[in-house]
This record gives sequence, structure tokens and C-alpha cells, in this order.
Amino acid sequence: MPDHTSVIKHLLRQAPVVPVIAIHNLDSAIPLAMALRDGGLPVLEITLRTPHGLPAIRRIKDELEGVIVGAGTVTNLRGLDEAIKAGSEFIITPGTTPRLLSEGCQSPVPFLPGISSASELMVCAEAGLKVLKFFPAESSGGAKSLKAFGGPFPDISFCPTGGIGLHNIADYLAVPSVLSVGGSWLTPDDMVREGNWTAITALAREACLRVAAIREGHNK
Ligand SMILES: O=C(O)C(=O)C[C@H](O)[C@H](O)COP(=O)(O)O
Repeated sequence: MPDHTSVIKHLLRQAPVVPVIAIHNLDSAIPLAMALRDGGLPVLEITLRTPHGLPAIRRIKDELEGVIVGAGTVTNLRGLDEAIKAGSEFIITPGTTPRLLSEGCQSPVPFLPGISSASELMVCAEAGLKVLKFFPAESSGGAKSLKAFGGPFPDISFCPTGGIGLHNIADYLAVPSVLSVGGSWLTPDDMVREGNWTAITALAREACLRVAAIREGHNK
């Protein structure tokens, strides 16, 4: 199996917040990605929840510098294959199946499956994965659950998503195993629909500033 652990750890440490994006209009893909990048968030998860997801990944990969684009909501083998062919630089899934896990582990790019229980974590760890998504984070016990996983599984790191925003990001970043968090709060539907890219850059900047302040507090 390709060893992607150090690659994905490096990537997520650089990007403490990963915007989770559903593209409803393909023409918004480039300006939206630019707005987030310019606000300091260059690692983007484009979900396959809409038919524009794959072409958006391809477009961003081909046309935009300074952005690392991955696929989210990859729920089956076809999605995995198409996401890799579209140029995804990492793959994120909300959960796993035995076949998706097995194929995902052979993927040429890092594979981050979602887990929400100790048993699911153990299945992924047994397959050799050390960085996992925790989803749906808030409704699965949130930062408290992640802290508890740290006891039996000290070598597993996480990118939690689901119900995270500026109101609770500090709780997650306080858990040592959390490399970054993901969320859709950086791309509100109305701002994207209106093409309000300045507002989206401001949201990204606000998130970066908040993370910097939290981390500074931890280092004191
Ligand atoms: O389907 C996937 O693969 C996902 O990536 C799930 C998303 O990460 C969450 O749905 C984001 O949650 P919110 O920030 O609460 O909107």
C-alpha cells in the first residue's frame, strides 16, 4: 500500500481548516477556490454531492495554482475511480465499506475514510491508515470522543467534520490528535450564489485568524 501518512499529515497541518464544498454552478468553482485560497485556505474538499463536483475538481486542478483539491463524499468504487481520474489530490469518504477501504488504500493519492466509532477506527487502522476523518463529529460526541480515542489509539490523527464552526473549533484544536477540521461554514450558499467572493475570502481569513489565536494560546 502506498504510504501517504506523512504527505497527508503535512498537508493538513498546513491547512488547519478544510472547506467542504458542494458546487451547484460549475462557473463558481474557480472564483470560489480563489476566494478561499486568497483568504489563506488552500486545501479544498469538493464533494461529489452534485454533478458538478468532478468537473470542478478537474477545472481547479488544471487552472488554479496554489490550491490542493481533493474529493469528498466519495461513497463507492465508481466515485473513487472518477475522483482520481478527475485529478483529486486526496480522497475523503464519510464512512467505509470493506471494498472501498481496500481500493482506497491502494489509491495513488491519500485516502481519508470517515469513522465514528472505535470499531470503525480499528478496521481502518488494521488496513494501515493513521489519519482518519471523524464524521459526523458533533453528533458522535465531538471533541470529547476524539479525546477519548487518544487513550487506546495514540498514533491515530484526525480531521473531524460535521457540525464544526467558529463556535466550537477551539474544542477540537485542543485535542492533540486533531490535525485540522473541515466544514461547510466557509461557503454559505447565498454568498456563493451571489458571487460574493470578497465575503468568502473574509470568512476564510477569519477562520485562519481564529486558528492562529487558538494555537498561540496553546503555546503559552
Ligand atoms: O460527505 C462527506 O464526505 C463529507 O465530507 C461530510 C462533510 O464533511 C460534512 O457534511 C460537513 O459538515 P458541515 O460542516 O456540518 O456541513
